[in-house]
Amino acid sequence: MLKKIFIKAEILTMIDEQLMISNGALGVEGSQIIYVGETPNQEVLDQYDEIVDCAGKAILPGFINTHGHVAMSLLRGYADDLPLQRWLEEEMWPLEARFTNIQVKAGTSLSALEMIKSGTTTFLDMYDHMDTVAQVTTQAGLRASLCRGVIGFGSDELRKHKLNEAVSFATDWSGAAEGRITTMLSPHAPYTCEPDFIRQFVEKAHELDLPLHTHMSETVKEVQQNMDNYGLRPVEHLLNLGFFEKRALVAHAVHLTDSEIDVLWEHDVKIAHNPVSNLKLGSGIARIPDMLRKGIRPSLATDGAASNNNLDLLEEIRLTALIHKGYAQDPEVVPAITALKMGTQYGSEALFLDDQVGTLEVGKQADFITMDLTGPHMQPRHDVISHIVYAASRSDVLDVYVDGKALMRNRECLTLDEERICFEATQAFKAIVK
Ligand SMILES: CSC[C@H]1O[C@@H](n2cnc3c(O)ncnc32)[C@H](O)[C@@H]1O
Ligand SMILES: [Zn+2]
Repeated sequence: MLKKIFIKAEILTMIDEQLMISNGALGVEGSQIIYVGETPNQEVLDQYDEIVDCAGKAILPGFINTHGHVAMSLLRGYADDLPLQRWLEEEMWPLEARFTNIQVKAGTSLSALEMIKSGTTTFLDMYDHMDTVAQVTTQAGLRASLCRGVIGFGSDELRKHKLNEAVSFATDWSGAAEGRITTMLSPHAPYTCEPDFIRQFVEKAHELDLPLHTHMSETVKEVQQNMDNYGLRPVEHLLNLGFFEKRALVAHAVHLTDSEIDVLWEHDVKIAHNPVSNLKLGSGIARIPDMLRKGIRPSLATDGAASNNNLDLLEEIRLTALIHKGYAQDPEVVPAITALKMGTQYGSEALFLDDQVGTLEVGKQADFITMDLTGPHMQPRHDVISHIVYAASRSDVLDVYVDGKALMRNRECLTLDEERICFEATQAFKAIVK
């Protein structure tokens, strides 16, 4: 028999495409939501095994972080204040070349802990040593879309080996961790993978019915380089390679023309907007208001903690609600509710998981968080969505559930050993830096 939990709180639900907060309750059976609504009578309540009283808390869908490199938390603060290409070529790639499973396990565990503590229930990771990332994800209890990111430099033989590794990983781990792990295929970027190589990823993705993921149009320099090398801007380049024919998610999409936005819309390409990372690397500000006007539903992401420097999705939600208003000199362009949807519902669409998570609805997986509404910064409580977006911080996240299983209760992480993970992260970093 599956355990039935009933949670009473202020609850954030979808009503006619609108996120609404109301006083209510969430019923969970096993890993699924079986009830959303008003508190039922005692007879119904008696059928539940556990009643959790969350008075003074809001329940909302867990945050969904749609692009990152979780093991890079090990390099947090290591090389700040550099532009993308110098940061990658002179600082990140030389150090990442020293990463073994030890560093990836330590960095991924550190990030899993940080994500749980800040309310993220699903994340995407593009990296190397992905078996280790998948093992840590399983242990942490998180949901993830995982892909072996491939940089196509080196010999034909090396490229072939990396593509095979990416495919094996994607097929071996798809549906693992009781369905919490899904996979994608991911050439790193058009500037690190030649067209023929990208085409091989596209063919494999179509053959295996897997989504594709890549970095695209992050900097002006990269767009110019693409024009110099191939005579095309990145969107048309990837379009010609068949990248957008089926399911595709691109990270960044900062530098787009009007017609490129049209192409992405026409092909239903999903976008991972990384506002903090784009600001920190001086890459620019993506045209989110124009995308929203067109009907694109961009999701939110942190990128790796080395270019952010944290994995706090609530910060991305808040910044998204603020920066585009300032840049457009128009406070109506990204309302609070839209920013919150970008961090939850649109995130589930970007990872092709919207039939499972992203909103609190009967039949979906029970991935949800609770947030404390009792602090002074959350009063008076007349607009909870406004408070969550503009006033709350990650330490207001109290409980985190994935598949109906508690990963954190009252800020205590139940699946990971916080002290050990912080200690091991420092040790693993010291082992690769002289
Ligand atoms: C091949 S694994 C992923 C690869 O991506 C690098 N990376 C981290 N942040 C960014 C970014 O903003 N743009 C492009 N590439 C990035 C990371 O260092 C790994 O090598
Ligand atoms: Zn990235």
